[in-house]
Amino acid sequence: MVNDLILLETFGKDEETTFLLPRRNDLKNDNGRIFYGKHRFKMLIIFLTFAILVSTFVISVISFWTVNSSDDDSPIQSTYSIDKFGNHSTLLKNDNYIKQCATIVSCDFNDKYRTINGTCNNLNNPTWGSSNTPFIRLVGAHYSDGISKLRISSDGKSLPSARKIQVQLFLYKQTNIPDINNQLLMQWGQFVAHDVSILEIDVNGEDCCSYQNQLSVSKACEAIIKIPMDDPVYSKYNKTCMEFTRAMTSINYSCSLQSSEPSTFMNDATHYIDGSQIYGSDDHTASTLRSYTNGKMKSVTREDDFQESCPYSFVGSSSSFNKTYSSNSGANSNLGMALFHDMFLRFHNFVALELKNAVPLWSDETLYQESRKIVGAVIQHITYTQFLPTILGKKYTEERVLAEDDDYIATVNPSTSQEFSAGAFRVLHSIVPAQHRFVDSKYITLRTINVTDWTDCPYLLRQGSNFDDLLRGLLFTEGRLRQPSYNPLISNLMFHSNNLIGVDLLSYDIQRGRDTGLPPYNKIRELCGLPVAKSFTDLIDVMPLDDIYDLEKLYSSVDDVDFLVGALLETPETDALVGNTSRCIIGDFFYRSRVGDRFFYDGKNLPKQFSSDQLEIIKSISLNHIICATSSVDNLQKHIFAKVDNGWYSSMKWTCNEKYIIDFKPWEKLFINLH
Ligand code: HEM
Ligand SMILES: [Ca+2]
Repeated sequence: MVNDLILLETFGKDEETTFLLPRRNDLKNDNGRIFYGKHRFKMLIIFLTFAILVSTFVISVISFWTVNSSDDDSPIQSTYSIDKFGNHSTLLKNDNYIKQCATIVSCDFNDKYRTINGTCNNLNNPTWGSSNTPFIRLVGAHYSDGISKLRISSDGKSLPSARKIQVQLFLYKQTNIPDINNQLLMQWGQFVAHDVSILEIDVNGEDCCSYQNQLSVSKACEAIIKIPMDDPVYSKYNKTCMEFTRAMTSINYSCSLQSSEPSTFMNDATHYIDGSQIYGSDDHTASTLRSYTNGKMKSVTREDDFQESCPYSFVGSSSSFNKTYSSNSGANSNLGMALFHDMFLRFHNFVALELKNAVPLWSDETLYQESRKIVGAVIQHITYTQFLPTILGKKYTEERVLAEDDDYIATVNPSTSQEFSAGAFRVLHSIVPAQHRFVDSKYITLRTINVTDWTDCPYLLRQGSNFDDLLRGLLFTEGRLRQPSYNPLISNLMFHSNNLIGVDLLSYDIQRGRDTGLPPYNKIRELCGLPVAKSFTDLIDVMPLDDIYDLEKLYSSVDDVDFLVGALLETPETDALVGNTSRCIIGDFFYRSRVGDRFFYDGKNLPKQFSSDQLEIIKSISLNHIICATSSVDNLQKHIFAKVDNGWYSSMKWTCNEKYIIDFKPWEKLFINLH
């Protein structure tokens, strides 16, 4: 069925080049079925393949040599109007929640380590950024009743259905031009997303679609997504309703704010980038994940190669991670994510062992905390120096997000914003590829899997050499080019079971924006310093005319356009993967997350996290080092998120022993400073 839904073209025998795309005409043919078009236009394909290979060669050579150079002179857009201290007038800090419902915490001012739940990072506002506190809003909530009912059009009617928007604006806009980045880039993005944002959904087992024609429905079921009758995919299944449940609000967390206040949504994760997706965001979870021996995390070790993985339990014929393992941080969400959780579990335990060797008398507690501190620091370092420059552009990241003069600023609220979590960062769902490859050490593709076939089912990772093979697949397969649309599988088959039709992630994302009361696109333009669009044609400053026409057909006013919809249609900024408004919201979050974090790894103020020689080591650690420490993958390109071609350039890569060994000597000096 999956392959009925998508057109899958494999170009020649080139293992590197698998494309997935729906064709508008194919999708719309007589009986609506889609078919393989493998042998059509054979000569044209051979010619195109040749042209792509030649241009990939040229682009890869150029990017290999230029990607690490710093002479980037793309102009910075002067549109970032959020006060760089995060203090712009509209920033809503959810003070009412803090006053009425936040737990009272007492802090040990001398504590060297972050708390597990993120409290006591900011000593004046000890609950800022801690788990189970609200997302902050950069712009006030937008609901039709001012409290929780979904936003409506300016003409008083309902907004267009999220699925209708998907079909008319995005589904057919797939392009299969290979990206210069690899699939690992996407996976790092999701890993960081789960560190800083976990919005709990009100899943109560109700079949919301069965109530769709009833007058009163439960609150959780208020926002089901209407599917148009002529939907190119769902109509074949006679589906006119997509299940969707609303996110939990502070009320679900026993905090009823004033009845006149708009819904407040809670973040289950610590808002800081601190590895909470690995360690948990509350003391109970954290303690169930620890082995309490030599600072290590609990793991299962395979008998044949002694490789570790996260604890998991078998359910029927498959398995999922033991429910106690990061169950709310999305570890099971897809196979790539499960791989990252195994990788970081191994990395933590690797660091703990190295520290134990460096300082043999350290206790389990000190080894755990010091290892956790190093792992968290490395995640921050990779995010700010390897990931963000690729997503936001090098110059923008350096000048806006990493502005040198700003160190820790206690008045900056580090909390994840609703606009980031339910909007801007989800723009990167567009780089999620439809398929992953398993690649062996000779770079031969052993297997290709659909990304939607392995949700909540990571057992495949635990078989044979699959961990290394999938990792090689992520490293050496081109990523999905950033484009307005999401891939056809996550657009139709998310959470499908038994090969049946699933849900549409793009519809979900649009609807989640409405559910959480995100401001419409025009408000974010204003926030980010773009002129407020008075008519649709004013959007020409950031998006193509064709898309503007399509928007006009869907929405009755330019003021109604959903934030995510506008953000996806924006042309990416120079050197960036995202457009103007999403770059501004993502940049704002990562700026605040750095200067608002008292424990940021290279903060110059107190408490200093590392001695200067330790910091030098931390700053030399890249994702390459982590891969080398945790897998059998050797030979890595310097720019870890770049797609390089293995056949031709293996000499341009370094082996783990040549380049990527971590030196723990600076920790040995601590021998005298025992706990
Ligand atoms: C295979 C890859 C991925 C899959 C299958 C996936 C799937 C999902 C799903 C199902 C949701 C919840 C939707 C809802 O009900 O509102 C979600 C949320 C989210 N995703 Fe992804 N995603 C992937 C990759 C990414 C990437 C690459 C990023 C960003 C770089 C990202 C950022 C987010 C964010 C910020 C949220 C909101 C999280 C929360 O607050 O709970 N995701 N994703
Ligand atoms: Ca966190």
